[in-house]
Amino acid sequence: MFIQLEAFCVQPLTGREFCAGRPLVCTQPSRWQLQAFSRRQLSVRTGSTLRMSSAGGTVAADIDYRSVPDVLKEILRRKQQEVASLKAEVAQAGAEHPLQRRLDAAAAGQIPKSRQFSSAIRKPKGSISVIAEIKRRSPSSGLIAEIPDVRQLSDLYYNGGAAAISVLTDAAFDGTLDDLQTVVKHQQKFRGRYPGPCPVLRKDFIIDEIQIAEAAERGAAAVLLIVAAIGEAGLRKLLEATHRHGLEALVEIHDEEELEIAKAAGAEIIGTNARDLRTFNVDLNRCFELIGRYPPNVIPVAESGIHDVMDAWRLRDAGYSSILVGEALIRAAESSKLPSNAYQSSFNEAYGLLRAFTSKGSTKFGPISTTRIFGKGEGAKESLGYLEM
Ligand SMILES: O=P(O)(O)OC[C@@H](O)[C@@H](O)c1c[nH]c2ccccc12
Repeated sequence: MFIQLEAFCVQPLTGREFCAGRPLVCTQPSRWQLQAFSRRQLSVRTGSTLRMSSAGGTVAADIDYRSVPDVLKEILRRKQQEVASLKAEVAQAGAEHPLQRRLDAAAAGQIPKSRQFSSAIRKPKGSISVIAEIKRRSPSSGLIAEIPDVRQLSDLYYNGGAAAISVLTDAAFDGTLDDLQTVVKHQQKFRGRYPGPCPVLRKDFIIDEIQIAEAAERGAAAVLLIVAAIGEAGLRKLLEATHRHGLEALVEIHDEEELEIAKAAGAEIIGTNARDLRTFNVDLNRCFELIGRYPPNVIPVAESGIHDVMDAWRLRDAGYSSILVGEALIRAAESSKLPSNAYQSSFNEAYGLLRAFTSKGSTKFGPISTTRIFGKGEGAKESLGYLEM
């Protein structure tokens, strides 16, 4: 049996950014994506109601939470195989392999530490920087955009005022290390300008030093270390390795316990991920709850589920120094089809969104004009795709 999923707008939506959320555009949601819809309280965010109907009747959102897969576990299993084959390849090539040379140089303490990433994203209270992400696909959203040329998007991010660029290099997100290297190289054209090239973050599931060597080899300035994936001992080890390789780490946490682990390990940049990587549910409130527990010397970053300018300003007012945004920017960039070189242009909605995120607006008065407005009428209906039962 197929169930059709629809979202009904019960209030007019005022701007495209307010309906850029995944539920309105996702096709063929799986069972656990549905769970994400209901948890994220679509109705609160957009004034829409999630309804499921089949053959005219309404079906209750009856979701079996036990069938929700642990997405992170699945990814980590694959990651272990990838790392094992990379290590075998390096071992076979011996001391001449570029990664082996890098590992040796790091072990000998020959690599100076760069502060590029932290200097770019650190902001005084009252301002916020954006780490703009290049993300083609995600396990929860499916395909977001093909992004045939990451160079154009990285130009757009630089021109829009992004402080840094995050590049997903994992296969589940259709990302590669070549993407990362291309962005690093292409950003070099901004050398000598103010600000200089955006430093690049390798966004992946790092479980071994060799992946840090790989990131450094391709020109990354920072790597993501996920506490939920590597635990306390793993974090200490990999944080040290990151510094040995001259890089910085964005340490990702999701709850109080993980924050304590990050603090104890001496993390300098800590990101609260509003998305639970085990289930992919997004709850931005996590960021507001945890900011009070950050130590004063750490750079606080809010990650995931940031869709509009009000999210950004509220996070800024709560004390975040930086926000990491992927899907909302990609969708905005892709939706601007005109003019033909829209990626270069300030007509691009992603450009407007980026500028608005970092502008000095106030949550009290709200945005006056951020990007071009695409109004949606009251009672508009969007299809969410079909679910096979
Ligand atoms: O696309 P969003 O909702 O703006 O989220 C971006 C980023 O936070 C997300 O891609 C992310 C955060 N932590 C991760 C760890 C692995 C893969 C992806 C992620």
